[in-house]
Amino acid sequence: MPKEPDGSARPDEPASQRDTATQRGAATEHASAAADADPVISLRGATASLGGRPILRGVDLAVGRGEVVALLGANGSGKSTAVRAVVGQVPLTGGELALFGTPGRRFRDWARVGYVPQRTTAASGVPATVREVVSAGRLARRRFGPPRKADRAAVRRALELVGMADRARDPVGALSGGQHQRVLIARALAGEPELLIMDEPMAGVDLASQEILAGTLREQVAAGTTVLLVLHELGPLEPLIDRAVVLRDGCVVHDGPPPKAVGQHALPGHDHVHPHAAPDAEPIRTGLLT
Ligand SMILES: Nc1ncnc2c1ncn2[C@@H]1O[C@H](COP(=O)(O)OP(=O)(O)OP(=O)(O)O)[C@@H](O)[C@H]1O
Repeated sequence: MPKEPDGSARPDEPASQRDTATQRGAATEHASAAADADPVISLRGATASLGGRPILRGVDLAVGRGEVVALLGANGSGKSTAVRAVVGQVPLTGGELALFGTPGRRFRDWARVGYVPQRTTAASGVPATVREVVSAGRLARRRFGPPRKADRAAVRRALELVGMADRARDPVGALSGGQHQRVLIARALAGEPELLIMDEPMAGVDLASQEILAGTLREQVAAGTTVLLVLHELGPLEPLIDRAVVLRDGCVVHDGPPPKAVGQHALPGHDHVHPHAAPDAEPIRTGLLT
């Protein structure tokens, strides 16, 4: 059925076809309203193992459209494994994953997802320029055709957002760790994702650059991007965080408001009152991030 770009039926169609088109338009609207109501990320009872050892032990994690959720927890609690499961890099041994309402095993729309992995030095051996690495983040949108004007503009804008436009021609091997991290973030932003998943984006990034990245993220959030961040402490991102999910030993021990002054709470041995405890109940001390 021919449609105008806005999805409405063309006026030269027979009335019966127009009716069908209108009905179909309404159905599409319903479908998209239903899709909007679905969490962008839904992990339910997720279990996963690495090297034969159970790492995720029944994780429930839902991130709604436009939400900014921080995934917190001590070293080894399973944060990276959880986000790698979300992006399909770690298979679930049990439970369910859905992205944008589609079961993980059927999800193919990866252009909607930007992922910044935990920092590695692997890319520094790659003989590519900063612009080439960032352009790679645009491939899914380009569908492997040649870059168009919009693609080049998105790459340029992503480089500007992380303050690396003046380094576009430099080899990535010549960058510092923090600069490299900013390039990886630009790579994810170049795809203009609806869902941005970042694993410790501030690790190894100096304070000035952290502020730049926080500003970048603020813009993304204002534009409606859904964000899941693995963090050790909220730092300059704190004002952006809607909700915190804390893992310990592969289980969720907190899902609610971000723990206050998490920087101090992150110190080993610091206890935290569980937010779901009834007001008159004996406080449950979880030691959230330890
Ligand atoms: N490829 C692997 N093979 C076996 N075990 C692994 C592998 N990758 C991670 N692990 C183990 O899984 C556990 C969870 O690791 P994960 O990286 O998810 O934790 P994390 O919470 O992200 O930690 P950190 O804060 O240190 O990044 C750790 O005990 C780790 O040793």
